[in-house]
Amino acid sequence: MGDYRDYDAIVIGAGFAGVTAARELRARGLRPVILEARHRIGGRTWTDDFDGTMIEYGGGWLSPHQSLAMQELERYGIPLVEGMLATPEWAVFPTEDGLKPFSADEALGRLGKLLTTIFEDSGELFPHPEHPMLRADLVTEQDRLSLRDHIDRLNLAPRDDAWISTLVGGFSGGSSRVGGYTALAHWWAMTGGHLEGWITIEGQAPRSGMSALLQEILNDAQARVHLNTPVTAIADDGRAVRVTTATGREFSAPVAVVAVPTNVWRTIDFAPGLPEIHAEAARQGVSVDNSSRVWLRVRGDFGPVHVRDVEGGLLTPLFTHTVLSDNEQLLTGYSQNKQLDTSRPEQVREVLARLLPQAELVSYRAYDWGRDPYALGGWALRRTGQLSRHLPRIQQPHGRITFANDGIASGWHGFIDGAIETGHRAAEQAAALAA
Ligand SMILES: Cc1cc2nc3c(=O)[nH]c(=O)nc-3n(C[C@H](O)[C@H](O)[C@H](O)COP(=O)(O)OP(=O)(O)OC[C@H]3O[C@@H](n4cnc5c(N)ncnc54)[C@H](O)[C@@H]3O)c2cc1C
Repeated sequence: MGDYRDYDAIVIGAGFAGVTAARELRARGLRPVILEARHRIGGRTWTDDFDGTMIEYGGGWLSPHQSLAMQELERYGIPLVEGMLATPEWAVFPTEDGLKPFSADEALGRLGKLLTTIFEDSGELFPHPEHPMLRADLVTEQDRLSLRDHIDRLNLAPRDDAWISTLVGGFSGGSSRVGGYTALAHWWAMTGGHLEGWITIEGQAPRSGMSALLQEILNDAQARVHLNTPVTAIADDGRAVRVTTATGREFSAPVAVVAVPTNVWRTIDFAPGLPEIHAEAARQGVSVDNSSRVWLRVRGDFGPVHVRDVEGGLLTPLFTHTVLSDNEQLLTGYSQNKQLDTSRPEQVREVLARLLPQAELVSYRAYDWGRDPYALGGWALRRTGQLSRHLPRIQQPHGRITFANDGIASGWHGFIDGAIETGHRAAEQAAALAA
């Protein structure tokens, strides 16, 4: 049995969902202990330093439309800094004849119009987006469509189709065939159903970085955190939950909050086994399978840029984060294509040369979430059919176990705000079970 009896709730996972759950358990009079697989807290958020510049390998932006995250910033007196992304002066976008330069106004303006067009029904589907199944009748029908299916029915001109596909394909794991149409339509509704809101998803961040915000929440949880403690099995005998770690150590408490990503549930041995819907989500995956975040310090005589390769490209989008000096920039990019191996500098150099031949690579940093066994993917993005099949059942406790992660959020599914939402819910459920 556990060595420490100074806890009465076990939280598994120290990302935003788990740490919020721990703080909220403490607020309800329970004493949480946190078991975290990695050597650090934060999960899919990770603030680091790259040659003196603060970078985020995972979740880095917060929007004023994300009310739970905003409450956290307010609570801890952390300002949200706007304009953290350099404004692009030009763009590189795919055409019938390969990648071509455009003015930023032309390319990004067109993309904005296309987004507005493809999501114009989202207000009807999600009149109160924090309750995504309110119009279950409409949502269930539209949930049969992938993003690709939805774009196909709009009969866009080939270039428009290519541009919007690369954008939504990027959010949906590299292919617009994976993500459900309702998933991005819901994001659109959460930002107020207009482009101005959507744009706020990127470019604003807590001044001190995401890890510092999480640390504030953790301080309030007053929880002991066991790092380097991967959980391998969770057994619930109806009276207590027994949690076993990779080294065979056991922790036992009246309740447990499982705050690891949905994609990771399949690596843990649950007894009794997960309910059907949870098992299905774990099998299918909810987070995008492959997701690397890349930071490139480059040299070259060009202004801030926004680059989009074709859908499924090796590094798309790629854009200027900071102009460091007259001829140096810090670019940041995302990849959902597992063919990109960021541990191979020559491949990174080749990809950059194709996208932006005028840029000379000085150095880079990257993190591949798809290859990380404790993430098994990037942000959550519901696949076709998952919203209507899984919500709200996937949010329910399983015996004395409750669940929290960004993939099961009602509101900001796939975002830090969503992780916080589920941390609140899981703590409330766990406290009720422990009473
Ligand atoms: C590249 C990238 C960019 C993103 N950009 C944004 C953004 O700009 N804004 C935004 O809001 N969101 C963004 N996100 C999404 C955001 O990072 C996530 O939604 C959020 O961090 C999820 O929090 P979580 O607590 O649900 O899961 P996680 O952060 O994954 O936390 C789960 C924790 O469980 C631990 N764990 C896993 N398995 C075990 C185990 N067996 N035993 C013990 N512990 C275990 C993990 O180590 C981890 O610490 C991004 C994500 C990625 C990958």
